[in-house]
Amino acid sequence: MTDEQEKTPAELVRVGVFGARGRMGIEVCKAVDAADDLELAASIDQGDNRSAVSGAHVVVDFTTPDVVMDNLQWCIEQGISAVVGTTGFTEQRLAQVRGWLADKPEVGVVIAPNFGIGAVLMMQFAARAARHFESVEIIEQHHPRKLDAPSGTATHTARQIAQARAEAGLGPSPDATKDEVPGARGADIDGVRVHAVRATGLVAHQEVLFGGTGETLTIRHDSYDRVSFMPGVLLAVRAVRNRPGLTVGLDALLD
Ligand SMILES: NC(=O)c1ccc[n+]([C@@H]2O[C@H](COP(=O)([O-])OP(=O)(O)OC[C@H]3O[C@@H](n4cnc5c(N)ncnc54)[C@H](O)[C@@H]3O)[C@@H](O)[C@H]2O)c1
Ligand SMILES: O=C(O)C1=N[C@H](C(=O)O)CCC1
Repeated sequence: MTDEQEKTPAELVRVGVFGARGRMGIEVCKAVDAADDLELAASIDQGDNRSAVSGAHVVVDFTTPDVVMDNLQWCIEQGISAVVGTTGFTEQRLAQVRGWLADKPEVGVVIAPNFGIGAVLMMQFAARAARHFESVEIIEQHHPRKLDAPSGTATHTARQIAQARAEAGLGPSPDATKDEVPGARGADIDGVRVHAVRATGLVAHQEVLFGGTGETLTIRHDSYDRVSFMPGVLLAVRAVRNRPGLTVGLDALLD
């Protein structure tokens, strides 16, 4: 018997995809199909019966903020681990997910506002820089079919920056604006201004602009193609069953 014959074939991870006919879902189905260790168990979109994924080990959800919570509750109840890229996760929603998981301690859920490895690093670098600069603003740019603004990535980045500034004892960024056309100064996320641009030709881009005396620092990330999110999605798919409970962001998986 050769070495090859002696090896027990590793179990394929069966993956279900929610939002399978969407921009991200199509890429996820292709990426799962192309991976030797994964099997596309079911692809579900609006109107399909989601019980087709009952035999899956992991569900990947790229749907919309208004349906994702119902999908996630269903997966957890079925004992299926989930990788979620859909945006719209507030602290309240995350607490709700933790509550559902408390009854199913074997189930893992990874929720990440951005699966791009470069985007994760951009957020980490921005959080690291935050304590050193008086001023900070975020400019996110996306395709015009995006439903939410600001982006999940920008909201997550702003929260991390706000936390780092608070820990460093920094107050609000200086701003003398007295007379403002509504919206001109962007959205206020935990005290950080976020500007959302939508234009044809864009995919997903973000700049974090820091200002200090006599200098600025710009940290920028660009996703030019949705394939950029796939290494992060597959990383989470492979890891999620070994991470019971809720993991927010990809940081812990990259480390
Ligand atoms: N985390 C990340 O890295 C990342 C990257 C890109 C997009 N996103 C987010 O992912 C989400 C999807 O983005 P998109 O560009 O693919 O959007 P999209 O509109 O192209 O796709 C969403 C899909 O979900 C389907 N859908 C709606 N309700 C459903 C239901 N109940 N069950 C199953 N499918 C349902 C829609 O029919 C559609 O095909 C958005 O929230 C977006 O912000 C996250
Ligand atoms: O295309 C989208 O929609 C994206 N959404 C995420 C966000 O809101 O941050 C990630 C980038 C792409």
